[in-house]
Amino acid sequence: MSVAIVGAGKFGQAIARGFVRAGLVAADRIIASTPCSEDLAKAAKIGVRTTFDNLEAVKPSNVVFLAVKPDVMRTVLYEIAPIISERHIVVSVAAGVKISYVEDKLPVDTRVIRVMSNTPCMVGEGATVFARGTAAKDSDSVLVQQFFSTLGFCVESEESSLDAVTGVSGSGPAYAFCAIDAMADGGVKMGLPRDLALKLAAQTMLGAAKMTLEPGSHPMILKDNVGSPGGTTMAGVHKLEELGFRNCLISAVESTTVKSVELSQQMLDEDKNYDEDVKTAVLKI
Ligand SMILES: NC(=O)C1=CN([C@@H]2O[C@H](COP(=O)(O)OP(=O)(O)OC[C@H]3O[C@@H](n4cnc5c(N)ncnc54)[C@H](O)[C@@H]3O)[C@@H](O)[C@H]2O)C=CC1
Ligand SMILES: O=C(O)[C@@H]1CCC=N1
Repeated sequence: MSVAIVGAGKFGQAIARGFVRAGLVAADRIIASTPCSEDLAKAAKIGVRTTFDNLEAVKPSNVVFLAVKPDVMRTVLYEIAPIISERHIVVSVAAGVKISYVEDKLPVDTRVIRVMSNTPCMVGEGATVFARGTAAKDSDSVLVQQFFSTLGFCVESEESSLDAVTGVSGSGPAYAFCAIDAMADGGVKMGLPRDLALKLAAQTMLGAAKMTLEPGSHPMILKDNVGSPGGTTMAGVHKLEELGFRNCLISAVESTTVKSVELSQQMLDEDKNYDEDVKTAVLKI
């Protein structure tokens, strides 16, 4: 198996590092491309092969991960389309880019899978949901499941769920990092050294997440178990409620989901305008 990662930025590097770390693909079987020399140097440190040329990455590969930002997706798809064949599986990890958008720009019957994952893949604790395109086979789905299962939790779903998945787990690590940082700030405000406060905040999140993932657990029962009658915890939980903590998180997931839907629509609209501009230009000739 040979893997191309087109767009070796933060997320492209995260999955490359994850695949190598998990021993799923040897580093020299991965070739990562980006026009950014800084990103290319970071990818090279993982041990993977690197190139500025997307075609050089795609040509020898059979699994092609597209990890570019949505705004360059069209350019990249048109660039690689002439060399995509039945031997390739194209896996897009871009937020807000619909499967049909990718399929439209590649040869008919290209096997496409759309993934929404997250950066904790780097440490084997990713959360990934994927949906298959119209020509993708069961074996493609099994392969993608295998790839992302080595990087954490992974499940197949319908494409319609992926905007909400982006809201919860795609962008979710950012909310968790903000929470950890804020808890550490609180600790420092109350007199703890910064490094200890940060370690305590992160370890607490990790422990709470692990307990929540135990079979049969529910976060609100676990929360009840922390609060002793008349004790400290409920004073803190009361403050969280007073300041709208839960409301805040629900709204954050909602805003991210809405943004993902908007992004998909914006891409389809831009595509339509682009097609009309091309038609007009052709008519002028
Ligand atoms: N960062 C994250 O936590 C997650 C990101 N994603 C998705 O991954 C994709 C990449 O996001 P990031 O890694 O955060 O962005 P990034 O900006 O760090 O990486 C994008 C990379 O693509 C490169 N690039 C730009 N034009 C290119 C071209 N024509 N051909 C090849 N490479 C090109 C950039 O130079 C950069 O190296 C996005 O579509 C995003 O929605 C999905 C889930 C999580
Ligand atoms: O912010 C973004 O658009 C990407 C998608 C999910 C996480 N990062």
